Amino acid sequence: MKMNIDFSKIFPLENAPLVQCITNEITCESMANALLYIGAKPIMADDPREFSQLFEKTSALLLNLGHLSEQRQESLLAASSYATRTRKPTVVDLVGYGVSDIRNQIGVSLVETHPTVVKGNISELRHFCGLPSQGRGVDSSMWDQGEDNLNELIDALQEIGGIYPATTFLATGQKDLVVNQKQVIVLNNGVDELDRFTGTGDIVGAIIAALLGEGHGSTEAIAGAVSYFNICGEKAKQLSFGLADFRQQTLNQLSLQMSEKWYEQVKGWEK
Ligand SMILES: Nc1ncnc2c1ncn2[C@@H]1O[C@H](COP(=O)(O)OP(=O)(O)O)[C@@H](O)[C@H]1O
Ligand SMILES: Cc1ncsc1CCOP(=O)(O)O
Ligand SMILES: [Mg+2]
Repeated sequence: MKMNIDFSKIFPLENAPLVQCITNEITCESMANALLYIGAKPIMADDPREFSQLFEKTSALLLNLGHLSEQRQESLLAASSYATRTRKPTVVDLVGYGVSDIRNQIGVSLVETHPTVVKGNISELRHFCGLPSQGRGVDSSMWDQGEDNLNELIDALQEIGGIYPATTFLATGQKDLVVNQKQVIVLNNGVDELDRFTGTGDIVGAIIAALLGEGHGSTEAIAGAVSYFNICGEKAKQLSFGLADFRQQTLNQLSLQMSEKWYEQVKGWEK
């Protein structure tokens, strides 16, 4: 079935949404700049002492599990409870879920606050759903992405959707799964090279938060962010030579594609 989403309305951002990111040091700068490239505003702030004032100013919150420490755990959990109290649109990125018990415990604590969006790559979300997963660290495995495995994950996410009715789940990979209690959407843009530089999933999480902060619904924000980012990658592949060049070009396209008819290239369907 055709997706009931008007992708031509995703961009431009009219309100320069301010996105607070509590995230990892590895991709932090890429995320901040990616937000600026699409017309949003980033603030990477994780000191709970400023949350009461900061939350009055922000449009959305991104919580990224990537690089853990006791202090980061405190920041993530404090921000998560502020977001609940202030009903702040929130994206939780389960980076590396499955790697360790402590990471899993923190991830579950964040999901249990019923955030707007919970994302991860297919291997991370298979771990989260208790399914066998071949993920390596923070990277997905193609072994987890066959048709049967995708359908198995969709079923598991729909079941979990019953426990978290306010949350929409995104599992990214060669195909991307968007699942909540009411809908299952499969997205199919992008190129393999998007799995070959660090931060692609993190950047998608930041863009989703920006689109939520702009006022888009969760399904529109997710499908819009994933499709837009992946179409930037498709264009970058045509213009680049080598992975470092491809990374640069993908980021570059974030500011360019929105003035093109990118939305005519969106591939996906509602199951
Ligand atoms: N093989 C692929 N083909 C097309 N798009 C891909 C592929 N792998 C990843 N992507 C895209 O790259 C982005 C990051 O996905 P992924 O690599 O699964 O996340 P992470 O970086 O968190 O592991 C998503 O938008 C996803 O659709
Ligand atoms: C390499 C690495 N290690 C901890 S976080 C991180 C970046 C993960 O980024 P992404 O989830 O977008 O691949
Ligand atoms: Mg990731």
